[in-house]
Amino acid sequence: MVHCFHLAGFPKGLISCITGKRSQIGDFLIRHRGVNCISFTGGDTGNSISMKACLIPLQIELGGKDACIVLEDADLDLVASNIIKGGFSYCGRRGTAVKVVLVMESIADALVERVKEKVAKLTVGPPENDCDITPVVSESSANFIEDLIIDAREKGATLCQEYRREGNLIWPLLLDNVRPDMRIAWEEPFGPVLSVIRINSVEEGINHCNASNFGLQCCVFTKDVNNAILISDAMETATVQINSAPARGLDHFPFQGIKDSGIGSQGITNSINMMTKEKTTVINLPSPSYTMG
Ligand SMILES: NC(=O)C1=CN([C@@H]2O[C@H](COP(=O)(O)OP(=O)(O)OC[C@H]3O[C@@H](n4cnc5c(N)ncnc54)[C@H](OP(=O)(O)O)[C@@H]3O)[C@@H](O)[C@H]2O)C=CC1
Ligand SMILES: O=C(O)[C@H](O)COP(=O)(O)O
Repeated sequence: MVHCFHLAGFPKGLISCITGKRSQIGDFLIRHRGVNCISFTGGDTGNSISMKACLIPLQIELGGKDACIVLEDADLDLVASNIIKGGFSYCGRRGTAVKVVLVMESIADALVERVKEKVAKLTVGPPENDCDITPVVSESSANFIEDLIIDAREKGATLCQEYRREGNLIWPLLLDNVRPDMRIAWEEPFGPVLSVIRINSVEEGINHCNASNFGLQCCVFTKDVNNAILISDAMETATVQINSAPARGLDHFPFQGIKDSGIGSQGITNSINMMTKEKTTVINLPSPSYTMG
């Protein structure tokens, strides 16, 4: 990454990349007096960083439980493609991944069938084989995902595929008939597991999203753009995508989370502003040169 900056003409020594554990360098750096600004991406570790950083300007992008609200007039082929892209690309390990689908009951069967057909085509295996679904990052992450699946299964969720795991490799799984009493309705698996909650009104979908402690992004699928804007206004997420999966987007777009999803905003302008401190010089002339009053 640093090499790319050098190729782009940045002087050597201006940008450094240091890797290491939180206990070795992370906590040292965020408390160091020479640090003027912190930008962090991660999960709920952001809370402790925020407390340790004290008065250092902070921009953090944290977890999300991005919802996909599907209304009766939606184009179901478009929705199914976006659910696959949004829920399973990078193995579901994106802050902005679709993590719960809230679909109107009357079209839920048709949508679930379309998504199941696409899930069956995802390739599973090692990254060297360029598979769609690859092992999650650690055993603890795989165990966490498995716990969410077991909890949902015990409470009555429908597993649309057979649950399969080998080491840290978890096969893609769609969980239908998820209900609010299941952990997976609220927690982010950060893996290839996607929940479907069937709803009977738009309000039910909006209320579920707004009850989440996260507020990163969500998406709404409908052909009625007026309705989409009304729903967008009601959503307590920092970004709402209409008829497309959540995504960071182009870099001149603002990118941010509210509630437990972050502080501040990224994007070219916002990042430059955040990393810039204003300085004021006031010249006091021997005689006042302005009109009083
Ligand atoms: N909003 C967004 O744009 C995005 C959000 N995410 C979110 O990130 C989470 C998953 O990512 P993951 O990396 O596993 O997140 P974690 O919060 O689990 O990991 C955080 C990482 O940050 C390190 N860390 C913790 N404290 C410090 C510190 N003081 N200084 C420097 N590094 C520190 C940790 O190091 P150590 O291992 O040594 O403890 C660890 O490697 C999910 O919740 C996901 O939604 C992911 C991508 C984008
Ligand atoms: O991992 C993430 O969520 C990224 O920060 C957002 O980027 P993406 O939506 O372009 O993947």
